[in-house]
This record gives sequence, C-alpha cells and structure tokens, in this order.
Amino acid sequence: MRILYGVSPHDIPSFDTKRLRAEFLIEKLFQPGQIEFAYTHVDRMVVGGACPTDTPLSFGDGADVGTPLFFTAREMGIANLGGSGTITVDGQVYSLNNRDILYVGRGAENVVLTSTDAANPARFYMNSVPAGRDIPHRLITQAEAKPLDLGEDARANKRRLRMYIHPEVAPSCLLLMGITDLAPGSIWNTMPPHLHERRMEAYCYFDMPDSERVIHLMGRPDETRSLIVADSDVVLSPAWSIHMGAGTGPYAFVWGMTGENQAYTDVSPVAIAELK
Ligand SMILES: O=C(O)C(=O)C[C@H](O)C(=O)CO
Ligand SMILES: [Zn+2]
Repeated sequence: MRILYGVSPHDIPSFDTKRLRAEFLIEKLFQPGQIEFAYTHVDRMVVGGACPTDTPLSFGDGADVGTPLFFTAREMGIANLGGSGTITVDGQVYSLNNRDILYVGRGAENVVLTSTDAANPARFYMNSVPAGRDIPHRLITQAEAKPLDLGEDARANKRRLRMYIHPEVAPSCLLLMGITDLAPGSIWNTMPPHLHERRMEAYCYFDMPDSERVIHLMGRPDETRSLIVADSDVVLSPAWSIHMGAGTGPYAFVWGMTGENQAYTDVSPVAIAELK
C-alpha cells in the first residue's frame, strides 16, 4: 500500500505544488484489472480503487493493516462509480448499479469484486476506517440514500447531496459516506465552505471528461492552497482544512468522513470573506 503520513497546517506555507500533491492527492487508484489501496495516517482511513474487467478481483488479507483479516478491526464503504457489478462478501452476493454503495462491516473475511460487462467495467471506490463493533453488511441504493438539496443557480453552487452511510440511513461505527452531484451549469461544491475539527474527509472526484479539471481549495481559511484535480483523483482533507472546489466542466464526488462523531452538522461555517 502507498502510505500518506499527513501533515500539520504549519507546514503548508513552505510546500511547492509537487509536495502539496504528494501529501494530499491520491492519483491512479483505478487501474484495469487491479485493486489499489492507499493507507493514510489521517484518522487511519484506507482509500482504495478497483476496476475488475474479465476476471474477479478479491481481497481480505490483513497483512497490510497488521491484523489477521483486513476487516478484523475495520469497516468499509464501497461506492460503484462505473458500470454495474457485484460484490460478494463471504458468499453473499450484492449487485451494485452506478452510484450504489455497499457497507461492509467488521469481521468480513473475503470480498470479491466483479464487473457485469468488461467493456463498461464497474469502478469500486473504497473508504475504510477503524471500527469498534460488528454491524451487518448492507447495500444502500441511490434511491435509498437521503437527499439534501443545496445551493442556487444564481451562485453556481446548486447540487444534490445524498447520504448513504449515515445514522439516519444505514448505520456504521464511525464512517460516513455519500455522493454529491452538481446541477447542470453549477460549478461550486461545498460553497460556502466549512471546517469540521472533529472529522477528516476524503473527496473522490468522478464523472469528469478527461479534458476538464476541478480546482480544489484546501488549507486553513487564511492560508489556502489549490490542487488541480482530474477524474478519479482523491483529495485528503484533514480536520484543520477547508475543502471546496470549482469545476471547469461537469463532475460529481464521493465524500467519506471519520473521526470523533457522525454528526454531519457538526461543522464550523467559514465566511467567504475570511478566505485568503
Ligand atoms: O457540496 C457539498 O456541500 C458537499 O458535498 C459537502 C460534503 O458533504 C462535506 O464537506 C461534508 O462535510
Ligand atoms: Zn466537510
């Protein structure tokens, strides 16, 4: 596994673009026929991507996380960002269409990922965090997620956020996971921005044409930095960092969080005029 150690906000002023990207950006997670994981020391979230083609891909061994099984002390959300596919957890088969999410609880032994059509493969995006109890695996379809409409056309920030792994929809220990879709013509996500000192967050941008980018803003409100991100790139957002972005074209993103609580509203808004 690649490892990202996480840094202090005091380090940011001295970072050049290359260093900033090395610390906060995870690229190339989705390789045909492979599973890729990155271990982060930001609340120990493991971020993964898998793109099965003709043959199934599987995982479950815990060597990389220091336990007998990957899921000995972990839970995971797996979002399908591509064509339809299946995830088999210890023999139980779950069918996932685009924008469905599977919650895999602590104790799972073996996970097998397949694409229904290798020409239009599934793209499984994974967030895994430490877990303290066993909660049953559960498929949450896009229709079952809890929607939240935010923003307005006039501010180019209209979007629909859907909560999947969330106490009001599907329980987990400390993982929260959802997907936000921008309305056509809107470009801004998470605008106005916020901080959540008690939770970290990871963003996976997707459904972007290859020629387009999202300008993702991060850092302390008075010391922001930008990361120019492409389709399937993942940005790590430590608890001390704002996280928001503007797209040059259409995009969506998966957000995943963990930390002290699962209170989505436990955020501190940041006034736009405070940003530097
Ligand atoms: O567009 C948004 O606003 C979001 O999707 C916000 C994220 O869900 C988030 O930052 C949660 O803390
Ligand atoms: Zn947030």
